[in-house]
Amino acid sequence: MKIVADTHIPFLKGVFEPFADVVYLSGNEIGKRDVKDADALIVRTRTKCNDELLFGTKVKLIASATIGYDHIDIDYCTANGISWATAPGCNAAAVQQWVGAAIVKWIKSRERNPETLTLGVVGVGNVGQKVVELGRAFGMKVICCDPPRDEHENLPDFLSLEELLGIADIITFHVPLTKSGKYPTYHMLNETSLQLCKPNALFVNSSRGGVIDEGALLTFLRENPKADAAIDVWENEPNLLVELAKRAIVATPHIAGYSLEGKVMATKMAVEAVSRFFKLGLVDWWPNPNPLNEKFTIKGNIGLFDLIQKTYNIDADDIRSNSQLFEEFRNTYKYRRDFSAYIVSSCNVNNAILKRIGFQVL
Ligand SMILES: NC(=O)c1ccc[n+]([C@@H]2O[C@H](COP(=O)([O-])OP(=O)(O)OC[C@H]3O[C@@H](n4cnc5c(N)ncnc54)[C@H](O)[C@@H]3O)[C@@H](O)[C@H]2O)c1
Ligand SMILES: O=C(O)[C@H](O)[C@H](O)COP(=O)(O)O
Repeated sequence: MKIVADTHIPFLKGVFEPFADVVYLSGNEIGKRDVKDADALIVRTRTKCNDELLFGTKVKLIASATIGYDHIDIDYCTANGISWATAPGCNAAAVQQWVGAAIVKWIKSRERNPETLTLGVVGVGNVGQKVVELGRAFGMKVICCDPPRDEHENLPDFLSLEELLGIADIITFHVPLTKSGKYPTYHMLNETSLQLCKPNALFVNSSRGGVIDEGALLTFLRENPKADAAIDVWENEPNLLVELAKRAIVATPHIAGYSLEGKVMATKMAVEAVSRFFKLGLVDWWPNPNPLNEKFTIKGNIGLFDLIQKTYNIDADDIRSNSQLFEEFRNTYKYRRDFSAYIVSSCNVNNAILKRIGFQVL
């Protein structure tokens, strides 16, 4: 058996060597010659799994250690009998932390009162639901838009995108990137839909670059000096729209999901998917030693904003001054710990609220 794996998936090396020949390559370097005789691929967002890569190979399974899967051509895989697996929810808490840190930075710099603000969450899946809890913890009014869920679950409080854009002070996107189907998300924030938005809104994108028309957003920001943007994902990664990055209040290189918890869970889910498929017996696998066993204590008289900033200094991930290092920054990232790694005591926030957004409470 042969497995080709992305060398930047942490904790993977050594796991499958007892069962297979394992070749590690940079995700964007994995090519047809490497995968021709491979049975399985273990990838991240950097490997485009399409006919160009897969045609004529013997690949039977693609396991992606990521939530998003717009890098996998699902139709091609289905038509050609290639199974695929992702890691749903693996780094949702990390994205929640990134969104929290971005919003706190904006509120402090624009001197806004959270209790007067409405948070609009577009896409209410694993990440969106955590962001809803965050908004409530901040004391904001939270409104939601998720037509696919609404259609199946009949959620009377959910709004259309147009309604949400007209009301929200903060608009945050947590949708997959889709170009077809009933509810495509490609450029869902565009020149037309931006006209519905408040001139002092904050636009937050940690989903996928193509969800927002970057040029249209830049024009809106130029025309509305009180509007802001916090952007982690870019349409042409690793290149970013430099003018948009410079105008944004937060510009990071697609690291919103990069917590140690998120990475361990992503690898765990990929390992178990490969093991299930090839019946290798790696059930409830964890890295050994498990780095998540280390926890941290935060004690003292601080409020929620300072608490979030203590767990994550989002300015340290700013890529504006050296955007050419986008991919290197990601590949050498020191994974941060998300809220679940922190045991909080005696701080000025209600324990139930802290628990709801993932902190441990003493
Ligand atoms: N920046 C990062 O590091 C990072 C990390 C994790 C995930 N992501 C991105 O975030 C996306 C969301 O992650 P998730 O775990 O919440 O996924 P999810 O599948 O759990 O939830 C996505 C939600 O979006 C909804 N949706 C689909 N089309 C929609 C539309 N047109 N309008 C409104 N809602 C729509 C779905 O119904 C679903 O509820 C992923 O697909 C991935 O692209 C980015
Ligand atoms: O979809 C996801 O899970 C995220 O976008 C993820 O954080 C991307 O990570 P990478 O492909 O760099 O591992």
